[in-house]
Amino acid sequence: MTFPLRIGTRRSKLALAQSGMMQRAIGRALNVPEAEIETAIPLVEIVTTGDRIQDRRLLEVGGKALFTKEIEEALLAGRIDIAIHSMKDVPAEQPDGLCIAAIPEREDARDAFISRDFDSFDALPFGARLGTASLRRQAQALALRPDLKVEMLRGNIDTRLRRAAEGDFDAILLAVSGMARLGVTEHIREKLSLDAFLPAPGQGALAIQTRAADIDAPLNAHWVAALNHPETAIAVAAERGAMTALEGSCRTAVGAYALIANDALHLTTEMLSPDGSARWRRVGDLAQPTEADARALGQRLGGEVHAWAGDQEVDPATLDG
Ligand SMILES: NCc1[nH]cc(CCC(=O)O)c1CC(=O)O
Repeated sequence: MTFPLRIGTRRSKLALAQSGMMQRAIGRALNVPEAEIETAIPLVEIVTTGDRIQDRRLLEVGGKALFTKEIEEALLAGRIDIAIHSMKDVPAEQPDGLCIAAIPEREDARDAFISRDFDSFDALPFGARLGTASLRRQAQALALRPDLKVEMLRGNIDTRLRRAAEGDFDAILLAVSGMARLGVTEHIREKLSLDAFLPAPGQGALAIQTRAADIDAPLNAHWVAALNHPETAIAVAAERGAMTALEGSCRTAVGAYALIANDALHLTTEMLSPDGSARWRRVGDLAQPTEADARALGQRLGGEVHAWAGDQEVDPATLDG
């Protein structure tokens, strides 16, 4: 592979921010002068099916893959060379011919509490209205506060922030990482604990996807080595191992978070009933893990949670708060 290295990106502000960050990082790794970045590593905008659908029927028509399908087709057809995704939105399996070449260092993995009127989650009054489209956030919030009224909130981050500012909800929850990449962290009232709001698998991490056949080309090997963050890649492997075993989807409330401290991997994974009244959680550790070890630990713990919790998938028709 040679220049130009074309980066395919969705058109949302978040996708453009993430792709722009990675465009600059790849440019630095390859010593591309600032003035030449736009021609050497251009951004190519691609509209995905997921971007066109803004209502809850999204859940019924195909979930996560809707945001990646057209981009993956462009990679396979050779119209682009690189794609940047939120790891959280990447399905468990890569299509034939594609791979995740690098996983850069993770941003803050926590969820953020956003509210016009209240300082913290604990300060919400009885029966307060909480906006979220995430079954995981719904279940985790209800586990702490069964009195809350959870209501569907879709749309991009700006839309959600505007609706919170207008008082359509007493509070909303968003990933800290997405807000940080958009430069809107001033709206965060509280960063929620990793324990109470165990994040979605891969939350806060990015995935850099390429054609598998091109990964060892010298130009690629260079930026891949510079951008891949092994600790993040190992933690994400554990979380996604758990996700696979839990058959996690947007119809199940599933969380997984791993970190490496003192050369050991610590993984927590859980499933909740949609109303938060039941919670099945497992934790595990592994010294000096490889990515394969981490994935295996995730699969084992996720499998235990799955066997214990049973099938918690909800009918999307009922997923309305
Ligand atoms: N499901 C939507 C989505 N996909 C990725 C992010 C940003 C967070 C991330 O990079 O993990 C968000 C928004 C959110 O959850 O608030």
